[in-house]
Amino acid sequence: MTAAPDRPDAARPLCVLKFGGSVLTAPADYAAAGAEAYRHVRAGETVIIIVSALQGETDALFAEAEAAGAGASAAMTARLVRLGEYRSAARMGLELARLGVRARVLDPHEIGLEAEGDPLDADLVRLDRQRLDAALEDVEAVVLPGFTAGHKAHGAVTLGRGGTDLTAVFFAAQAGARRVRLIKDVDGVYTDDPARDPQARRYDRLDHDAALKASRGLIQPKAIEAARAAGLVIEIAAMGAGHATRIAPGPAVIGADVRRRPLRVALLGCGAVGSGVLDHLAARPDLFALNPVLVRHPEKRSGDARARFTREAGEALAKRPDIVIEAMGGVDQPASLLLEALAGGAHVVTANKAAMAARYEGLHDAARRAGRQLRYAASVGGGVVILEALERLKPHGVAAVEGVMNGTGNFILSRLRAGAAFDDAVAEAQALGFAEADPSADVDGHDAADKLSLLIREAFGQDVPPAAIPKDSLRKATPERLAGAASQGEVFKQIGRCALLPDGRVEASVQVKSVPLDHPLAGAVNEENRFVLTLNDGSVHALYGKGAGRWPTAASVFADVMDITRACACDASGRAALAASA
Ligand SMILES: NC(=O)C1=CN([C@@H]2O[C@H](COP(=O)(O)OP(=O)(O)OC[C@H]3O[C@@H](n4cnc5c(N)ncnc54)[C@H](O)[C@@H]3O)[C@@H](O)[C@H]2O)C=CC1
Ligand SMILES: N[C@@H](CC=O)C(=O)O
Repeated sequence: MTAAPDRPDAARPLCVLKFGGSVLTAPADYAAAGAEAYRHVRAGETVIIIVSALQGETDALFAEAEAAGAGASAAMTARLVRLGEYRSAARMGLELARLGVRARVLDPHEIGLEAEGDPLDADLVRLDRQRLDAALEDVEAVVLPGFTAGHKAHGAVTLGRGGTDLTAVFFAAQAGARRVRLIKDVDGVYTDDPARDPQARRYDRLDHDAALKASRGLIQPKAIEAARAAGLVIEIAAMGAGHATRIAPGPAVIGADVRRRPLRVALLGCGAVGSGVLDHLAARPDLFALNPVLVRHPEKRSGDARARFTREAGEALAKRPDIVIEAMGGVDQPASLLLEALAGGAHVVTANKAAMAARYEGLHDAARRAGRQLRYAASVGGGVVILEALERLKPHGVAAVEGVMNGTGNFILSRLRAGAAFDDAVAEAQALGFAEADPSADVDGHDAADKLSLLIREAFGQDVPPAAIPKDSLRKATPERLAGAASQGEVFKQIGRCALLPDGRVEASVQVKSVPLDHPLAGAVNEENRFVLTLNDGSVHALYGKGAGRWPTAASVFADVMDITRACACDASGRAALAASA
């Protein structure tokens, strides 16, 4: 979802995440693993994802090998039992594609990953760093099957039970990763198994020797030894958690108790975006208790077991929710519900650029007054982390922002280019969940103007309302004009642009115009968004990815929700307040 093609991707720190069978228990778990990976991508990291097989699959493969006479050949057994990891890597790759994270799935031989020793308990010895660097170059994530590697004599081997931990540590050491995080179904290493002993205490830190004793099957011992040899700190963490146990030299430190009640969440709207968010929320009953979800037609939801539904805003906002998520669309009603939510002490997450652009100051004032968070990452760029990038780059001084910032508009132009009729292209964008409830917002540039107005607020701190931004309609791209542009080697794009003028004013427009094929925005296809940020020092930063659609947008909304969740601690009254450290 992000990238800076003009900056070497090596400038993005590397993070290795390992998802084991304790968290990949069923196919639905890849969505949560994808959300976890997205969290690191959005923080500006490039992620190497190492996966285990789904829970139970390796056992089933060993049983299959046993039934087929495994004793006859350890090498043949290894070839069979590694297949669960290959399948899992492909599933993870599919999930990342759905989210719009630019990712590549690699087989071990593609990067020269080799092991030596016993075919069922081999040790990793080398990988081809140049090939790994090349594979990482233009993506935000690579996915690899853990537990297996190539072998000079046997062709392919496995690394012993729990060997995915070893793969993760080996990659972190070889690639110079900033962190290696082993994601487990517990939030760290405890003094005893917390499932058996509720009094067990979680370590914040313990050294490699203590980890070897305390981890009791939680971490593969070979992985701990490999980390020690490489001088690497391993983090053991749960999915979505902010805290972790760090395995690092030094005295053991027992951590604070972070077990807390689930946060009460109100979800307003359950259409294209809201339904994706509901999937994420419903998968974490340990973290979230859901109020009835606000929709227009609850009677049509009888088959949806994920939640109760209501048409009454009062019911949706009952019991003083800790977090209110708005995915309804519109301006007046969502804005007044969000003001009510903030005044009632809730943190707020919205995907609604129309309401944010129209009520920017009122909503921010209310959040400030209440001391609550107001987050809206998904409102511009869908899954593309443009607002986060602006926040990071703003201190350097922003000169201009230009972009294809309406996925529907770009999708329609792509379909028109392929010969579709205008109304058919609009209907297709609606069916795919890209378009606004009233698609003229996309067609006539209002949605892009809402986003531009928000970008101007964030980049220049100025109030340029959407109504003040001149906008072209996509209907300008007639078949004749499209054909004329194509004959000149150009392509039509809907481009939003804002720039700071020498007198301190901001100029802004949404134009539908043809650009040469080598223009930085020309390559955007279908619902893709692209942004080019120019800083005062002349440096140019590009971002691109899926700008509309259920899964990329829901991942962005959910990432905001998880950021708030991590920052929350329950105060004495049981309300979720921001922790002092947040
Ligand atoms: N669809 C997309 O790709 C993206 C959408 N967004 C924004 O997310 C928000 C939601 O968009 P979609 O999910 O596409 O819309 P949608 O039309 O698919 O869903 C809207 C949901 O809100 C409910 N709703 C709307 N008004 C209501 C009311 N007055 N009372 C009760 N329920 C009501 C509807 O029943 C429906 O469940 C909008 O603000 C949109 O601009 C942001 C980024 C991407
Ligand atoms: N309708 C919007 C949805 C995302 O913001 C678009 O197509 O870009």
